[in-house]
Amino acid sequence: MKVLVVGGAGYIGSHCVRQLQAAGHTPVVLDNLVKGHKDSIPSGVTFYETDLADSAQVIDILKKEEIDIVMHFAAFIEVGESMQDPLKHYDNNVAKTVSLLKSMREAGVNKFVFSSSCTVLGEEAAPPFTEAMPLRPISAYGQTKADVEVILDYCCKAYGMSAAIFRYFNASGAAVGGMIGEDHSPETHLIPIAIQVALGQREKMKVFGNDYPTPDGTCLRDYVHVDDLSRAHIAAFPKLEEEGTYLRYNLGTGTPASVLEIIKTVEEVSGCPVPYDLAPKRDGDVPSAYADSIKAKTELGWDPQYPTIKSIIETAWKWHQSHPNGYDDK
Ligand SMILES: O=c1ccn([C@@H]2O[C@H](COP(=O)(O)OP(=O)(O)O[C@H]3O[C@H](CO)[C@@H](O)[C@H](O)[C@H]3O)[C@@H](O)[C@H]2O)c(=O)[nH]1
Repeated sequence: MKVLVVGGAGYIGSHCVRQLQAAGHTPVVLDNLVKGHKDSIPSGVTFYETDLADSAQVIDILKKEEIDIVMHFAAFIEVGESMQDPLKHYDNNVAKTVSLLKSMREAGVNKFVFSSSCTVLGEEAAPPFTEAMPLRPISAYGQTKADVEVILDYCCKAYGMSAAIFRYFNASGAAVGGMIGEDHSPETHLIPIAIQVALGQREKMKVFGNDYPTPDGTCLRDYVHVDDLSRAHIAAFPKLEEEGTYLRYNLGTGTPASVLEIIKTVEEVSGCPVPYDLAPKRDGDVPSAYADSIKAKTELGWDPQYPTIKSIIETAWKWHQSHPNGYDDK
């Protein structure tokens, strides 16, 4: 299949590009490089530095490259930012996605794979989260993902489009070769921050809250390897052959880890101390979020290759150790 990877120079998109190649598909990358890194694109892969809302260019690329499937990873993901500047998130995550879908219709491409998030579910949802739970996001970011899920449902019914939606839990880790990895600016994610402390780039880190109703009082999350996420997306391709297909899958290991467990595992893997201070709870954090991924396992034959948090952190450590300044270390 010829696959247009929108946001293919970002963290998850760039891993998916390599998994597509490994599975014998031909990825074409479209990225405006606002968040993505050009150096994450493998040599030999066709790359368009284009904004997904530039309809004339996108239609031209879809036609010229004879694209079969569009995978859409380009989104703003910071929950806090979405609450301070919701229109920025609605514009990038919803309006630009609508523009991309319109371009696809114009070019006659009707298969779509979309990155969603477990944040489309509400605070009242009790883990493990299933696909059947109602959409009740509590942030503008989560609402943008929920909105696109609903828009796609209508598009599949109205236009015979077929769509597979994947709700990620905590994407983490790095490709096994150590050439690409997680590099956000500014960094807010737990595993990269703990690794930066282990590397001595930060003196200490903060643990946001230790009186949650969890075994050690810190938040529980479901960390899932980025290559495992990518493989699930590709496993859905055959299902998109049927017009009007609309699928939603949770992707997580189903085994949660606490903030303190993550810090301990980073210490174990790196052999370096990770000192921390306790800090107040972070706005918008739910105590516990982990997946029921039975649907992806049974329907797609999804079989995560990194079932433990240690195996995931080992790959992240390798990337950060060899690229302490991310893609700035070429
Ligand atoms: O310095 C830090 C950073 C994080 N945490 C905690 O670690 C856990 C995980 O935090 P983080 O890595 O930021 O992930 P989430 O907040 O669970 O966010 C995930 O889910 C969000 C909504 O989908 C996405 O925006 C993020 O990219 C994705 O990682 C949370 O309990 C945080 O409070 C700390 O205690 N200290």
